[in-house]
Formats: sequence, structure tokens, C-alpha cells
Amino acid sequence: MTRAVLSIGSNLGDRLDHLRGAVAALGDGVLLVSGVYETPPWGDADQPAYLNAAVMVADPAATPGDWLARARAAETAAGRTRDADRRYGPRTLDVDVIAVWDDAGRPVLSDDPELTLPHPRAHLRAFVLRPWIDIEPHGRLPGHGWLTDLLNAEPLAADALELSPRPDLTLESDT
Ligand SMILES: Nc1ncnc2c1ncn2[C@@H]1O[C@H](COP(=O)(O)OP(=O)(O)OP(=O)(O)O)[C@@H](O)[C@H]1O
Ligand SMILES: Nc1nc2c(c(=O)[nH]1)N=C(CO)CN2
Repeated sequence: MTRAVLSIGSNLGDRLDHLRGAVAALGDGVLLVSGVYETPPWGDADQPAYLNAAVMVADPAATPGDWLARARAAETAAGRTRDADRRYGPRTLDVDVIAVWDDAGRPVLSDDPELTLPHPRAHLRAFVLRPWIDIEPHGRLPGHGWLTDLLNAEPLAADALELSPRPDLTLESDT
């Protein structure tokens, strides 16, 4: 049994549709879905604004590697395209594995470049932490502490002010 928090983001094409595609591709594993946020581009300012959200998933059989495989499958299913030469550049869909917990609730730690856990830049990204707080208000980022403490301290506090909640956009299925 593992539980994981995934970050989903899109800044090309029909952004909302891409996020919805990601949630659909994750299927029965999805436990909780955050609100949608419009966020300024991080890491490379010369690109359109993103829509970001966070998803909590769980599966009795999934290994940490399975979550990376499912993240990649969701990107493919939602028709991921990207500029391969551009680090932090625009993309139709990005699904990052932010953190994973084992069946005893212990965080899984990994320094494997293929799957580093927790995600090595999560603590620097208001666009990851703010949606995650929606679905886990008392959550902790393993190795870094309470989500709310991270988001309320500089430099993230300034970034958090730039995020726009989009309650008009929802990822939940209508059915
Ligand atoms: N926790 C993780 N989640 C997703 N990918 C990871 C993780 N740790 C390592 N990776 C590796 O990172 C590589 C690059 O992923 P990707 O193309 O999504 O990077 P990026 O979106 O440009 O940057 P970032 O990962 O900072 O968002 C992938 O090949 C993947 O194996
Ligand atoms: N706001 C925002 N900025 C980003 C995002 C993202 O999802 N949201 N993803 C990136 C990929 O590395 C780079 N920059």
C-alpha cells in the first residue's frame, strides 16, 4: 500500500482539459483533488501562465515506481508535448510525484535521479504547496516540515500571493 501526492500542471493548449485528463488517467487511485490555481511560470518566466492542482492517490498494490509510471502514462494520455531542450519550459501536461508514504505511513525517501523523493524542488514551489494544502491542511513535506509553515515564510509567501484560485474551474467529474 502506498499513498502519494502528485502535482499536475499545464500551460499549453486547453489547460483545464489536460488537468482533467490527468485525473481521469489516474483513475480509481484518486482519493482527493485540490482546487485549480492560475500560477505565474516558475523557473522560466518567458512562457504562459499555468493551471496547477494537486491530487492525492492511494493503491494497495502500487510501488513508488508505479506512481512515476502512472504519472508518465497520464502525461502521454493527455497528449503531452514539450520543448525538450528547455528546462522548466512550457508543456501541455506535467505530472510530478511530490511525495510517497508506505503502508505504515512513513515517507519514502529516494535519491535516485529517475525518482527522487520527495521531489527535490517541491519546497521551492508555491504552486505545489498551495493546492496540496487544500487537500491536506495539516500535511508535512518530508524533510521540510509543515506545508503551511513553508508557504507562510519567505520566499514562498510572496509567490503565494501571485497564485489565483480559480473556483470557476473544477476537476471533479460531472457524473
Ligand atoms: N519525484 C519525481 N517526479 C517526477 N519526475 C521525477 C522525480 N524525480 C526524478 N524525476 C525525473 O525527472 C526527469 C525530468 O522530469 P520532467 O521532464 O517532468 O522535468 P521538469 O518538469 O522539466 O522539471 P521538474 O521535475 O523540476 O518539474 C524524469 O525523467 C524523471 O524520471
Ligand atoms: N507555475 C508553474 N511553473 C512551472 C511549472 C508548473 O507546473 N507551474 N512546471 C514547470 C515544469 O518544470 C516549470 N514551471
